[in-house]
Amino acid sequence: MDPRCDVQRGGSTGGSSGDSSAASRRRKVPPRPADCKLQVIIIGSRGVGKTSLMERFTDDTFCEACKSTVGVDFKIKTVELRGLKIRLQIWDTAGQERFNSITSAYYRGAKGIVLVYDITKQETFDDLPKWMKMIDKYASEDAELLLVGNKLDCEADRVITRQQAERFAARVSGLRFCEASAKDNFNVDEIFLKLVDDILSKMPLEVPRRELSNSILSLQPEPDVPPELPPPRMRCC
Ligand SMILES: Nc1nc2c(ncn2[C@@H]2O[C@H](COP(=O)(O)OP(=O)(O)OP(=O)(O)O)[C@@H](O)[C@H]2O)c(=O)[nH]1
Repeated sequence: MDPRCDVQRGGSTGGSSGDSSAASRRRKVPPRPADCKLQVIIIGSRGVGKTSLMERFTDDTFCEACKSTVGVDFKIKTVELRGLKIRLQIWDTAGQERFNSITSAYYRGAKGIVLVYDITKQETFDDLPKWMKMIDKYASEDAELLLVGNKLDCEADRVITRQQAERFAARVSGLRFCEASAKDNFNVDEIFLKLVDDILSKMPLEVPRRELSNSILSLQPEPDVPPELPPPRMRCC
């Protein structure tokens, strides 16, 4: 069994009474509310690894035999960038065409779109113009776009060269490109954080513009707090 399928969670409850009272004191500190909420959507053909990328980013897990997504699913992760605490909602869509009428409804609210293909499957790359049409039709014009060639760990089975994908991306205004591996956890945080950073850079925020590498303060799992948070302090979403 792949040990990476195990979810590692801290917080053992087996400590002494002194430890548990210290833990309960720690729990009473309310988490700082999010400044901003952002939605990002992941699209692409069936089996390219959309769910795997989302789960690697949000839970640091990888499943060798995931079930195909039905309709849409989502996960939330709080990240800190540019001095802001951002509640990132990631929508994972089904790649099967029969769900397009459901998934297309989620494009409009997305500030960022991750379009994924599988570097080992020609048809998933050939499908990209079809996904671009979906973006043109349903997404907001100012949504940030990122093309991701996933399964980089399968280099021996690669059929789409990096240059081919770069050429495709160069033809679409504003489409950035990178390769990643959900399995090996390569470039996964970078995908989402770069996208969020690009989104923030376009927003009229009164925060200093800093380089991405200097502005990642921390990555945190979503805290166990009720979803209703005080209104954001910044007018960013
Ligand atoms: N080798 C390798 N396999 C991967 C990677 N990412 C995903 N997979 C595998 O590819 C298969 C499909 O992954 P999913 O994440 O379910 O793909 P999806 O795009 O969400 O699929 P749909 O929900 O059907 O659209 C699974 O067997 C994953 O284990 C990767 O980076 N490398």
